[in-house]
Amino acid sequence: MAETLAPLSEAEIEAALQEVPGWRREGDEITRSYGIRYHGGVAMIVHVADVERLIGHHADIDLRWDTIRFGITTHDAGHRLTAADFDLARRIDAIATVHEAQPCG
Ligand SMILES: C[C@H](O)[C@H](O)[C@H]1CNC2=NC(N)=NC(=O)C2=N1
Repeated sequence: MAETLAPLSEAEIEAALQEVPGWRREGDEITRSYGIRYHGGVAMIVHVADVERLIGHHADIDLRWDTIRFGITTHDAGHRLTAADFDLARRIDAIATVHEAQPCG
């Protein structure tokens, strides 16, 4: 786990972003929003939380009537981006597919 908590360099961040199309960098976090109805979003959050507990890495989650937004950074690395953030992003994308969450801007 230690290797995934080393802050990434700018070049590593740019390369990692290519691997998670749909995610945007906002400062030292990566974010993505999906269109999903509120109760569907609740079910998706339960699924995401199970995976987060498994991997020991957690996103900030903003649930609204018809959208859900995830923001990920690594607190233990001083709120910098690490490989753990991109790993969680990939897992959230897979979960979103299961819940038919629609990618949105
Ligand atoms: C002890 C526990 O595993 C650590 O505090 C984990 C929990 N979840 C985490 N989530 C995120 N996003 N960043 C962290 O540094 C982090 N650390």
